[in-house]
Amino acid sequence: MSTSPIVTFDAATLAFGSRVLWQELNLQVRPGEFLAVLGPNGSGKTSFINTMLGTTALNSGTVSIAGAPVRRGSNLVGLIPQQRPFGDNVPLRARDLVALGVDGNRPGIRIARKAVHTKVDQLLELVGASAYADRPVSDLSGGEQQRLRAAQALAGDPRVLLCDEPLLSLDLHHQQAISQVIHRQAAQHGAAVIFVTHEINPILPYVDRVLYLAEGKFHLGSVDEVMQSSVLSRLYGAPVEVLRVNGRIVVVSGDGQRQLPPDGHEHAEDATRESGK
Ligand SMILES: Nc1ncnc2c1ncn2[C@@H]1O[C@H](COP(=O)(O)OP(=O)(O)OP(=O)(O)O)[C@@H](O)[C@H]1O
Repeated sequence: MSTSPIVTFDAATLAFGSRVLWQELNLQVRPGEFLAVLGPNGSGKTSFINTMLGTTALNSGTVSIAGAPVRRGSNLVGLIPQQRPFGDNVPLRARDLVALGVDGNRPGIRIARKAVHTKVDQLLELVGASAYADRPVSDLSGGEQQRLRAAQALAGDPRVLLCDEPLLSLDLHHQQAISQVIHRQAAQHGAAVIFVTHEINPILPYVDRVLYLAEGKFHLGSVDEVMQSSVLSRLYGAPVEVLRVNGRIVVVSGDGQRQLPPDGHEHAEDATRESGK
């Protein structure tokens, strides 16, 4: 496996108007590496992903994929997007959505129908979606739809897999299953995984490094280096306590009264997990 970085940020700064999301970020992500990106709402996690998709431009510095400047539509990059329910007017079955990932984004290359069918079946099985392969996507729950998005992103066998809160609306069992599938992509295919999440515990066994964004600052390092009371309190500019309980990371407010997600903030959407569309 090559040890050259597949993703390189060099002195990268992103701001919207006077609001700086991060500055002078130097980051190299290597093939097979699993990078978790944490931070409160609005800290710039999706924007960070967008810079690697070529849809958001840096204010200064550079980002490159496989040594070349980022460009839109690169088939080196796969995306599991942040969840938005499919509307009733999406006339696709679950398997059609996954098939788009297999042959839908390669202009000029048509893969034989049978080969597409076989690959789609494999992907559906991988993410635990075989049981609803022929149902319309608009009839599926948020968690079921999310598993299809994972299958679609994996279909192109990307070298960089960008995951924008892929565990949202999944129950615990499927959080673990999807995390494992994504990790396998890194371990077996040498893909770099960049995984935005508010839930670090399901991916703790797989994470190599954490990039934590908050208040226009960042901290990059191993889980043990970043998930510390002193580091998070400094990033937030307020007391935050990080505890380890039975191998899980628990973040509590400085007064010790409230448990927070690992990004230190509460989220209304946490209550909607696998609650349906
Ligand atoms: N194109 C844009 N123009 C102006 N401001 C933007 C733009 N895109 C994002 N922002 C702002 O930048 C900040 C970071 O947004 P972003 O979506 O990256 O945050 P996030 O960390 O992914 O948040 P969440 O956890 O809520 O998904 C937000 O305040 C957002 O309003």
